Amino acid sequence: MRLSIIGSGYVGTTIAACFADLGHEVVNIDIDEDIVEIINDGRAPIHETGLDELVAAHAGSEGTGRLQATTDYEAVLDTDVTFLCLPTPQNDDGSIDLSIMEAGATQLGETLAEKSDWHTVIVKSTVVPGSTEDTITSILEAESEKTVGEDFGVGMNPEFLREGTAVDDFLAPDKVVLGADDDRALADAHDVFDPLVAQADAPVVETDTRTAEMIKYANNSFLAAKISLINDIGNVCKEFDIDAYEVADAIGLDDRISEQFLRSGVGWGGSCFGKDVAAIIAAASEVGYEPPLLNAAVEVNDRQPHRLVDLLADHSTLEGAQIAVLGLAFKSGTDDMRNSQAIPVIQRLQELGASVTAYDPVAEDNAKAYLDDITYADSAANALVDVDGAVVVTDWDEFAALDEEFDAMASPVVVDGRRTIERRDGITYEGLTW
Ligand SMILES: NC(=O)c1ccc[n+]([C@@H]2O[C@H](COP(=O)([O-])OP(=O)(O)OC[C@H]3O[C@@H](n4cnc5c(N)ncnc54)[C@H](O)[C@@H]3O)[C@@H](O)[C@H]2O)c1
Ligand SMILES: O=c1ccn([C@@H]2O[C@H](COP(=O)(O)OP(=O)(O)O[C@H]3O[C@H](CO)[C@@H](O)[C@H](O)[C@H]3O)[C@@H](O)[C@H]2O)c(=O)[nH]1
Repeated sequence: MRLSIIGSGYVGTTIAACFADLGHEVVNIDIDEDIVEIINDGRAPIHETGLDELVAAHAGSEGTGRLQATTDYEAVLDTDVTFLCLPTPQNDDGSIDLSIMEAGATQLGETLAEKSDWHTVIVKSTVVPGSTEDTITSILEAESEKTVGEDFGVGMNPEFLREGTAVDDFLAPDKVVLGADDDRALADAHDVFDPLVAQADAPVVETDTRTAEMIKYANNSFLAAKISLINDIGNVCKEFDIDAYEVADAIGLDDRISEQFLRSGVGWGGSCFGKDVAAIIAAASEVGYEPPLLNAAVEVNDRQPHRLVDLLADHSTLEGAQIAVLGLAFKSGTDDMRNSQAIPVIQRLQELGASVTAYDPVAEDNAKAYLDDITYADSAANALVDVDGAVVVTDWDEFAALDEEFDAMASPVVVDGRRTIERRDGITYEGLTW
């Protein structure tokens, strides 16, 4: 099929390259000329394992030609299906900010006015229930002067990929959710996903657009709440001097609980969990329901960075101290700093009078936009030299190999927020939940 994909960030570029690899003709549309140029040069505009190779295989002079990029929405006219992969950030009150989706839908609708045959639009972005029907479809109808269900179809297909493993996650999904309110849109969605579903042997969930939207929020809320629950339990374990990881290993053997997402510590960050949980809380409260468990999941998560710093303060005077922060990215395998727990950890350390030396293997450049007045080290070993304490915020493998590097610390106190460091003689070691 011929696909146009509007928005070429983490999701848009990943799915474009993967769909091209599955045999579709794909064009990425983005307002950012640099991104367009990079893709047309056969490179990936973001850091994702395996993505450079896939883009090179299908775009640029050496590629199959099945993947192209442009800033021109007119490219939609030569395609059958359009995916909207635009950002859905949060407003100050936590509610979803649909303005970028509205701008994209307006441009798309204006373009569709020129299309003479049927077209299907699929919302891939995470949007609160009702947005596809009430906001996106209304704009498309108004701008194109066409009628949904007669001239064009609309579907909703939430995405569950994780950053760092985006390509593998997209190509081997646990499920494919196809939401649509009319049969032709659903049939088009099936035609797009058939090669993936056949290759991955993935279950397909067919539903309406509002339910598809809610499935995405339920998925992320459940995972975020699961981490907060194990963090809450982990904090209890710490008070009882019990190892929360031993407890998690045991409860994870129960299939109803599962071993995944039971790593307790400094909490969740990233571009999705925070904004999505906030958006569904705000959407629920707008219709008269305050979800207590979701609010608690956020509260537990907000407390973990302070607990980490408090634990360090139990061993070291922070006023005037130099503290090493190992890891800045919101998780290992990415340079993404959005909502990283490193930000509140560092801000709290600074509030308490400490100076910070930070090290991250890939996130330093991005960190500079979020953090002020910190010194960056070029290795974990150098970050540890002469410091009065260290905290681990990101679970990078290379931190697990640290050993005699701790001997260079002025005062060898290490507080681990990710269960990454090996306990060893000669250091005072505290795990956040063990
Ligand atoms: N990042 C993830 O891991 C992930 C996973 C699942 C779902 N999602 C959801 O997918 C959506 C997109 O997220 P993302 O992380 O890919 O965003 P992103 O910020 O990485 O990329 C968005 C792209 O859209 C472009 N853009 C902005 N306005 C535009 C316009 N009017 N026309 C064309 N292009 C425009 C930007 O230049 C950017 O390249 C969000 O709703 C997000 O919640 C993200
Ligand atoms: O046991 C765990 C697992 C994760 N985390 C933290 O949780 C955050 C999110 O991790 P992860 O889910 O791996 O990364 P994301 O790329 O943010 O992916 C989530 O958000 C995406 C965007 O919506 C969804 O598509 C994915 O399904 C969902 O896992 C990170 O800070 C992790 O360190 C923990 O603290 N403990």
